[in-house]
Amino acid sequence: MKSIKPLISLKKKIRLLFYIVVFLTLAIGLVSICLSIDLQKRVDMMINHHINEIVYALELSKESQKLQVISAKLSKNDSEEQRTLLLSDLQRQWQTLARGLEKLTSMASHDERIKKLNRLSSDIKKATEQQPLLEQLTETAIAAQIQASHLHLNMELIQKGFARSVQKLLGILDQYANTLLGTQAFNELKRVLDEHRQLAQFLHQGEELFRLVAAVNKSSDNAELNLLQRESMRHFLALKQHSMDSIVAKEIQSDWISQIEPNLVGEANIFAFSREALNSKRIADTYLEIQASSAQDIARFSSERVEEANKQVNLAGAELKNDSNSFVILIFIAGVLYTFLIWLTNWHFISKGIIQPVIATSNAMQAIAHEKTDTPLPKTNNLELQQMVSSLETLKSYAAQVKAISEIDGLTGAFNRRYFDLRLVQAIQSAHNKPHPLSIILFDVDNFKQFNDRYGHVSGDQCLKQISASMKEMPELQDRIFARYGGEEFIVFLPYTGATLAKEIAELMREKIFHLQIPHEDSVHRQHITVSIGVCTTLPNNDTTTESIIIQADKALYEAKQAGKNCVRAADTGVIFTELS
Ligand SMILES: Nc1nc2c(ncn2[C@@H]2O[C@H](COP(=O)(O)OP(=O)(O)OP(=O)(O)O)[C@@H](O)[C@H]2O)c(=O)[nH]1
Repeated sequence: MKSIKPLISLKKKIRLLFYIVVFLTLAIGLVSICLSIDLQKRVDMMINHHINEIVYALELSKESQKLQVISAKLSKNDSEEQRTLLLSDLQRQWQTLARGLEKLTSMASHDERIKKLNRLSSDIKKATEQQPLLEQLTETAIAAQIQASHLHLNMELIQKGFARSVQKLLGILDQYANTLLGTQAFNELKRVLDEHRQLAQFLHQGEELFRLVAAVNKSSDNAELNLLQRESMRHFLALKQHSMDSIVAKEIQSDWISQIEPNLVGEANIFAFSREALNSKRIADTYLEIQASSAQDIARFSSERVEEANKQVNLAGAELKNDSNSFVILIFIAGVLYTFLIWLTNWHFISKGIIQPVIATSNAMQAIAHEKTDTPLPKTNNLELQQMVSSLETLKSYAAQVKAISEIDGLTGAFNRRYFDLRLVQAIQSAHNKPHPLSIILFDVDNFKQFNDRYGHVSGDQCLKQISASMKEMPELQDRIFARYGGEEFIVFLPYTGATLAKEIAELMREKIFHLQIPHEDSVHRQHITVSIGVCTTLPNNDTTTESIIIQADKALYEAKQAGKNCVRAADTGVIFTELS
C-alpha cells in the first residue's frame, strides 16, 4: 500500500531551510575561524619561538666571536693599559654571553640541548671565576716585563758606555803603538800590541754578550731564553776572566764587569724577569686559549642552533603552507557545497516545490476561468499550496455547477436556449469561412395546456422530462445540440445536415415521442402525447442570423400545427442536401 506523505507547512519548510542555511554558514564560518586561529597561533609560535631562538643564537654567536677577538688581542698585546682594558672587556663579554645563554636555555625544550647549554654555562662560570687569576697573571707578567725592560734599558746604556770606553782605550793604544814604531822599541811595541789584542778581545766578548742580552727581549719561549742565558753567562764569565787576566786597564774592565753583573746574576736578573713574564703570559695565554675554546664552543653551538632552528622554521613553514593549502581547499569545497545546497534549494524547494505548483495552480485557475472545468489540478506536498489547490477544487466544482446552470435546463437536463443560441452563432460564423448546410428542428408538445389542466403541472414537468430523455437517447441526436427552447418547445441543431436528412431525423423524433405512449386523454391524437415539428435547412451567408433561421423553423412548426399537429413540416429554403455529417 502506498503510504501517504504528510503535508508540511511551507512556512515550516522555509524556517527549517533558513535554520539549515544559517547552521551551515555558522558551521563553515566557525571551522574557518578555528582553522585560521590555529594557523595564526602556529605562525606566532614559529615567530616567537624559532625566530627568537635564531635571533638569540645569532646574537650569542656574534658575542662569542667578539670574545674570541678580545682573548686573541689579549694574548698578543703587551701594553699594560691595553691589557687591563681588554681584561675588563673580556669580563663584560663573558657576562653578556652568560645572559644570552640564559635566554636560549629558557627557550630550550630538548633534554640533550639543555644538557649542552648547562655545560656551556658551567664553562662561562669557570671563565668568570678564572678572571681574578687571569688578572693576577697578567699583572705579574706585566710587572716582570717592566722589570726586564728596565734591565734591558740598563744594559743598552752600559753597552754604549762600554763600547765608547774600550774603543777609547784601544785608540790610545793605537797612538802609542804608532809612536813606538818610530823609536824602534820593538819589545815595547810587542807588549802594546798584546795589550791591544787583549783589549780588542775584551770588547768583542762584551759586544757578543750585549747582543745575546738584547735578544732576550725578543725571546718568546723558555728553551730559547735558557739557551740565551747559558750563552750570555758563558760570555760574561769569559769577559770576567778576561778582565782578571788582563794587564791593561784592569780597573776599567773590572768596573764594567761590576756594572754588568747585577743585571745578569742574582735574583733580579734580566733572564729571571723575562722568564717570569714569559711564564705568567704563557699561563695566562693558556687560560685565554681555554676561554677562547669555550667561546668557540658557544659560537659553534649557536651556529648549530641557528641552522637547526632554520630547518625547523623551514619545516614549520612548509607544514603551514600545506595546512593553509588544505584550509583554502576546505573553504573552496565548503563554498562548492554551499553553492550546491543553494542550487538544490532553489531547484528542489523553490522551483519544484513552490514555483512550479504555483504556476500549475495559476494555469489551472485560468483554464477553469475559461470554463475548462475538467482541467486536472496540480499535486503538491506543501500545506499552503495544497490548501490553495483544495480551494481551487471547490471553485472548480462551483465553476462546473455554474457552467452547468448556465448551459443546462434545470428541469429537462437538455441544453438551455442561451447555450443553443451561442453554439448556433458559432456555427453560422464557421460556415462563413467554410460554407456548409445546417438544419434546425423545432418541436412543440401538442395540446400541452390541456395536459397540464388535466394531469397537473407536476405531471406536465414529468412529461417534458420524459420527452427530453428519449431525445437524448436517440443515436441520430448524439453529438448534436438538443435544447429546451422555452416552455414545452425543444430545438435541435444539426450542422452539416441537409434538408432531406433533417426531415428524416425530425420524423424519427416525432415517432419516438409518439411511441412513448404518454397518456393524454384530452388529446385529439389517439389520446397520447404528440409533437409538431418544424424543420429549417440553410446554407449560411453574411445575412444569415440565428433569428432568421429560428423564424423559418418556427414558420414550419406553425405549418405543422396548422396541418393538424403530430406531423413534420420543413421550411422551403431551397437547400436539399441529404448527407449526414
Ligand atoms: N407543466 C408545465 N407546463 C408548462 C411549462 N412551460 C409551459 N407550460 C404550459 O404549456 C402550455 C402551452 O400552452 P399553449 O401555448 O396554449 O399551447 P398548447 O396548449 O400546447 O396548444 P398547441 O400548441 O396549439 O397544441 C401552457 O399552459 C403553459 O403553462 C412547464 O415547464 N411545465
